[in-house]
Amino acid sequence: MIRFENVGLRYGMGPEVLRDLNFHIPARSFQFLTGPSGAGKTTLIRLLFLSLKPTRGLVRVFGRDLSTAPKSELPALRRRIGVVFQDFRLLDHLTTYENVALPLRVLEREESGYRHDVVELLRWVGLGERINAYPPVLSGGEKQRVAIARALITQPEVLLADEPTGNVDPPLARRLLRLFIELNRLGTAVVIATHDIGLMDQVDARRLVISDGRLEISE
Ligand SMILES: Nc1ncnc2c1ncn2[C@@H]1O[C@H](COP(=O)(O)OP(=O)(O)OP(=O)(O)O)[C@@H](O)[C@H]1O
Repeated sequence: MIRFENVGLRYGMGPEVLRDLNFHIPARSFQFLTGPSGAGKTTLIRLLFLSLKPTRGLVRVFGRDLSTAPKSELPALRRRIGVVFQDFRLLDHLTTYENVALPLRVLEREESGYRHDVVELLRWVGLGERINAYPPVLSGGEKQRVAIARALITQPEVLLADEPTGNVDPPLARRLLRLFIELNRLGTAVVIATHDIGLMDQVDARRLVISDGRLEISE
């Protein structure tokens, strides 16, 4: 579904942060992306979300070669990928419900067609009671789940999550992990960036390990 061949990335004139990346994210797969702090996990998530362009190599997304795809095609490709950023990026002046519904509003969908789905999804992530709350009054774990729900509302084929358990206590981390596993069981490919070994040990999943800018895969 997403394939990298000999991909390298540098910021500006800096050194190559990532080099010679060769891997594939298959449909319906589940993997962790790991490595020490500063190794390049967030950078790789941004490459996978098409918000960064590689400085060399080939990225193919849903069969399209990014280097030849016109810029106008990027939003449609990106819509097939859900992402949960480390800092959530919620809008403080919108309620939980409105934050999650935002991607659908952007697509100009009718609210009557999606209201039920948004409420159902909020219940699924355990926020049924927080539908009308605003982000500033939510806990870190609640914000995390709003961000997850917003990433999922458009039913993406791939979900990328950057340190999704970084701000939550171990029981909630386990609960979020169960949510990702359930999502994967329903057919979504999942990529979780984390350096939490305890979290990774709970699932028998492929690990993409970045170290010294290169990626090793342990099955
Ligand atoms: N916008 C940027 N401009 C220049 N250098 C950057 C930029 N973003 C990241 N870097 C550098 O790229 C390298 C990888 O950073 P990245 O944030 O991808 O690592 P990470 O593995 O996600 O780290 P952490 O686990 O601490 O979040 C670091 O050396 C960082 O300083």
